[in-house]
Amino acid sequence: MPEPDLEAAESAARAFLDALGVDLDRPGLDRTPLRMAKAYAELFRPRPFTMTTFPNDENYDEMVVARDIPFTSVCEHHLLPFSGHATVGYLPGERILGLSKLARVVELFARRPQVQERMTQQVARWLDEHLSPKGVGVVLTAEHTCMTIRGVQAQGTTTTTSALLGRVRQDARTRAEFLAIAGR
Ligand SMILES: Nc1nc2c(ncn2[C@@H]2O[C@H](COP(=O)(O)OP(=O)(O)OP(=O)(O)O)[C@@H](O)[C@H]2O)c(=O)[nH]1
Ligand SMILES: [Zn+2]
Repeated sequence: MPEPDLEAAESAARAFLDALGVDLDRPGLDRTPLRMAKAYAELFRPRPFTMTTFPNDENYDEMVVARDIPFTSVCEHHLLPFSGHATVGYLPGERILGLSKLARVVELFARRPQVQERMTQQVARWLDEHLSPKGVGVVLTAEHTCMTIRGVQAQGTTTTTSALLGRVRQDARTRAEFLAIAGR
């Protein structure tokens, strides 16, 4: 991923706010275009991480589930934040994953202009490709500020999406177990 050009982003933010009639000469706002550039750069940049796996020596064959991983993403239509919680689980095959990596993968796909459905599938597919587990389950629940603070202003609405792969999708018992843990 290329380094963000903060100088160009700052002058674009300045022009954008100016076009909207925001008085940038007012004390307190003089550094706002740069802050805005940095804030979006942060929202579009996941922290790098290493993918750490361990052999599944104990042949652990039940689901591993991390619940309520908080995340903030940005809707690709309005560039307004949507945030909520992810529950991510997998049924191990030959390897198990360092637990923190489940939260890191959520961040990897949150920090970009997104739609919630795609993000849900990307997290599930990434785990499937990098870990070759017997199954994967991902449930996201989020509040989209583009539909709560503007537009339809449906305050308090949350949206839930899910992606189930392998045995978590096909095997009724595993699927029910995962969805029960995910609170659905
Ligand atoms: N499916 C999906 N839609 C999203 C997501 N985030 C935002 N949206 C929707 O994207 C749509 C964009 O619709 P448009 O009609 O082009 O935009 P708009 O005129 O600002 O629409 P309103 O929000 O209804 O005022 C809206 O319905 C948003 O609620 C998401 O993660 N998934
Ligand atoms: Zn939106």
